[in-house]
Amino acid sequence: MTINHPSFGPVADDRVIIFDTTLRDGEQSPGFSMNLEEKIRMAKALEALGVDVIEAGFPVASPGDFESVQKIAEVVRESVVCGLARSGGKRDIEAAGEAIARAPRRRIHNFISTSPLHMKYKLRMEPETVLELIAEGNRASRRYTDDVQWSAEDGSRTEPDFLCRCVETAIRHGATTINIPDTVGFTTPEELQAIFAMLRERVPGADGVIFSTHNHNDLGLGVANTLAAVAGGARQIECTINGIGERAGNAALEEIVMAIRTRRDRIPFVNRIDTPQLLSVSRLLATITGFDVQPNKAIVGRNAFAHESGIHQDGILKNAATYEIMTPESVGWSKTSLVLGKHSGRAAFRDKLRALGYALGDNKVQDAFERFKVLADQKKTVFDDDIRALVDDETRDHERIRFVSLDVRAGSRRPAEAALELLVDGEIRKAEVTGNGPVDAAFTAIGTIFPHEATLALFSIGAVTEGTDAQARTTVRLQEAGKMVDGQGADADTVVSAVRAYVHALNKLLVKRERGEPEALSA
Ligand SMILES: CC(=O)SCCNC(=O)CCNC(=O)[C@H](O)C(C)(C)COP(=O)(O)OP(=O)(O)OC[C@H]1O[C@@H](n2cnc3c(N)ncnc32)[C@H](O)[C@@H]1OP(=O)(O)O
Ligand SMILES: CC(C)C(=O)C(=O)O
Repeated sequence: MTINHPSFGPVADDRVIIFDTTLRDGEQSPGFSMNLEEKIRMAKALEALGVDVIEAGFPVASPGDFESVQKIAEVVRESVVCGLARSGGKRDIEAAGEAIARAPRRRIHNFISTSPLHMKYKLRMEPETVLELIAEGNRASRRYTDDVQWSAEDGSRTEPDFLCRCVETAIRHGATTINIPDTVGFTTPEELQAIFAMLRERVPGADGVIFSTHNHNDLGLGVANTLAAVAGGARQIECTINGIGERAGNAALEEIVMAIRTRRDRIPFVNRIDTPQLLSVSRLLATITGFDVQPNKAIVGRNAFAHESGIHQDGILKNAATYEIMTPESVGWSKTSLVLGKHSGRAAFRDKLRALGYALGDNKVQDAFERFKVLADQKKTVFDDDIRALVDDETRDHERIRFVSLDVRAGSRRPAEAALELLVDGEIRKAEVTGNGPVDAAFTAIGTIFPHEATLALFSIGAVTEGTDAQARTTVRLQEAGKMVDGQGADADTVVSAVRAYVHALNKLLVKRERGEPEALSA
């Protein structure tokens, strides 16, 4: 049946209202307080995202909270602006009413606990007193707006008959939305679905109001419980960006909205959220609060559309639907990301080479791939620059001398020892030498295997990327009879990188010699 709502008019049966409480319940997370300017930025972003109701704060809580709700009420034009109030608080409803007054569409949300535990120990009130405060709170709220929401705090742990009486009282005294929160994240999907179905069946007047669900994540069930509540008849979903909120947080807006969009076959409801904005709103909140979402966070975590394992990458390259149930663009990412690492295979490696502009034959790809696997075992993240350095190193055709292997022992107690293998004109040659430090030993080994007159004119080492596991990129300048050449090498091992650079320079010198090139100042 279509409900005629004071703020939304006729609400079709298949519509769910998205009520965002990032600025109220979300802000209650320790360390997540926002200042006025930040709250206004967030409120505007939520309105642009298509949120139906913005719970802007708890006006009686502090002058700052009052002011931010008041300012949000001045700037938000489309979404309903809502202020929270205790049903039995002395000044709560008045403060909420005054704070939201300038909003074209405004709501007061009053609440009181209804569970035996909360009534006895927290409120220290008899159930009959709670019923009276529900009536008073809703009547008082109606003096400020026709859009009144009432919540049964700890509703999911409330005795069913008493919950029915509370809801009936709230409706009778003017509530147009009835919220049954799972305040402590205790309920299960089946239980919550049954609570909503029970209330809609038993409470007089239930067919004229919107039922709302508000779920905390203490057992990680926030989103599952929310969807179950919708199946039980709830038509307003309370949620927060990035799932922030008291303790383990609230059900995350982006997860609920994408679950509904992706599984329309099972959850046949519509909402107004412009999903491609989800990522930017999530990032705005993270920037404002200083808390990033975890990498594996659904929808907005940096790994949500990133794949490192070869079998998945291969599948994605053949057809993205093999491992992605929604497109990255649909939630604001520019594209799927194939991250190269030790679990990657040839398909993704080839794809990366193509993207970096390399057109290599199969053998070259295979050689580079083998080196990449060794590097990936040593390094947490393999960046594009690592791949470039590695491929540039690997694809030097026509080289007479090629690096094969190096073992170095070095330290402060003994001279460094280097055991080097090079492939010279197709033949493996080896040398074991000592030196004054590992680089000296390694370079001496090169001279032992391939005697030459060139002298070292420059030797410099830098990091290809950041971090202690970054590849070293080395430049070696050799000088011989007025000819000067620069060689480059890259490797996770600094000494190997130096040897590669030396060998590269030596090869260039040999080419110059063969060509009989005149003396030059640089390579
Ligand atoms: C489940 C939720 O998320 S509810 C929202 C929770 N959010 C917040 O609490 C944030 C803002 N809160 C605040 O700034 C303060 O707690 C205030 C301003 C609301 C109240 O501050 P104080 O008057 O100092 O009370 P205090 O916070 O110590 O305790 C809460 C009081 O409210 C009472 N109370 C709680 N809910 C209700 C209610 N719905 N109706 C009437 N009284 C209530 C408690 O029983 C307690 O009363 P008591 O002081 O007589 O024992
Ligand atoms: C005020 C209510 C809706 C609440 O935040 C809760 O019960 O968790």
